[in-house]
Amino acid sequence: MTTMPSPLPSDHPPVKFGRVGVLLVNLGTPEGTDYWSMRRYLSEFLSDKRVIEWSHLFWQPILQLIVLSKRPQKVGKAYEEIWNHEKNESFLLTYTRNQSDLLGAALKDLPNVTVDWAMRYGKPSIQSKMNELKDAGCEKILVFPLYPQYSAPTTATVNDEAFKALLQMRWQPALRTVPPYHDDPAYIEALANSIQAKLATLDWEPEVLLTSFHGIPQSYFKGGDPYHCQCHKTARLLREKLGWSKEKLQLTFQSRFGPEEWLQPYTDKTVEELAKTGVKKLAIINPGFVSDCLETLEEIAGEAGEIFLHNGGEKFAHIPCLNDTPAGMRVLETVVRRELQGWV
Ligand SMILES: C=CC1=C(C)c2cc3[nH]c(cc4nc(cc5[nH]c(cc1n2)c(C)c5CCC(=O)O)C(CCC(=O)O)=C4C)c(C)c3C=C
Ligand SMILES: [Fe+2]
Ligand SMILES: [Fe+2]
Repeated sequence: MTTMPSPLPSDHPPVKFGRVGVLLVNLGTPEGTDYWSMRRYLSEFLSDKRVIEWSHLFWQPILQLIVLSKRPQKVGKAYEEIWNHEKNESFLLTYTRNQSDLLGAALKDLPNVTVDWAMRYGKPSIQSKMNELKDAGCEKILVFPLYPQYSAPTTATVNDEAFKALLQMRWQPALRTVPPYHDDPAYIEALANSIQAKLATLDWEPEVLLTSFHGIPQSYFKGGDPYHCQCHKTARLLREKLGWSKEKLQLTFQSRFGPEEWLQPYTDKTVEELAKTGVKKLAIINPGFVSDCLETLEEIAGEAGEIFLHNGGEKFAHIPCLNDTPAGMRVLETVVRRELQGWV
């Protein structure tokens, strides 16, 4: 960082300036798989009005008294199965930290840039990292919500929180947010290559590949959230890149929560139907997740695979997320270099 040329007047507060921060932000993580860690995490997550849009007056009693009495145990057990026991943390945290370290190393030619990471729910918080970057002399901060497709419950809530952090600051940094990159050629190419690489390790070819995206309630889509369209565009571009038919590469939505209707077709129902109608070989990829997490490892690699095999399917493969692989890092680096233009 640069410091003010000395001598500063003796009564002048110390000043650090001249740096640019890049803050990668993913969804969040519980600190452990026990009841109270899970409860704290789910309570923060599900109290976010960008996630559950019902009025607090109606929702909080249901959340605190009903949902959070049982769900923490159930979800804690699921987390336990996919926990990174070596580091005693979730894989989402492991991958996000690695992505930050690797991106920092990849941007070594930009010595004024500092890369760091935060979580929207749990720790480290966006506010704490925004303060750290500012204290380290970052006058400009690029916030990167780690979601290729924009949605209000993910991208917007990260951006809200980053701008909220500025409320506390006398000398605010300039803030930029990374736009969705659902149709970026580098992203589509990395996905296509990851599919081809995984298929090359199998001694069978899938009849169908599902691109399974996290769902959102239909009402959010009808209210103007562009997420549905961006998922469809990613799937179309991937299909075109691979030269596959609409029957071979299909799009579904997973991880329904609550009583509302969510975006369709649902992944679990589609997997069951495919197996029952005679599809024997199935693969699933999760293009909307930058890193593997509960929703990909447990719900898809675990549960969806079981549904397929129990209903007559014979071969199942889950294609991992891009995570901290060189191909995944190339995507993040491409997006960050583009969005830093004019600042470095
Ligand atoms: C109404 C509730 C939810 C909406 C809307 C929602 C949107 C949404 N979520 C992701 C990405 C992730 N979600 C994850 C877990 C998760 N999601 C919800 C609810 C909603 N998500 C819950 C309750 C949970 C926790 C698990 C559970 O209780 O079932 C995760 C995994 C986090 C991890 O630590 O592994 C991710 C990632 C997207 C992309 C999205 C909208 C597009
Ligand atoms: Fe979710
Ligand atoms: Fe659409």
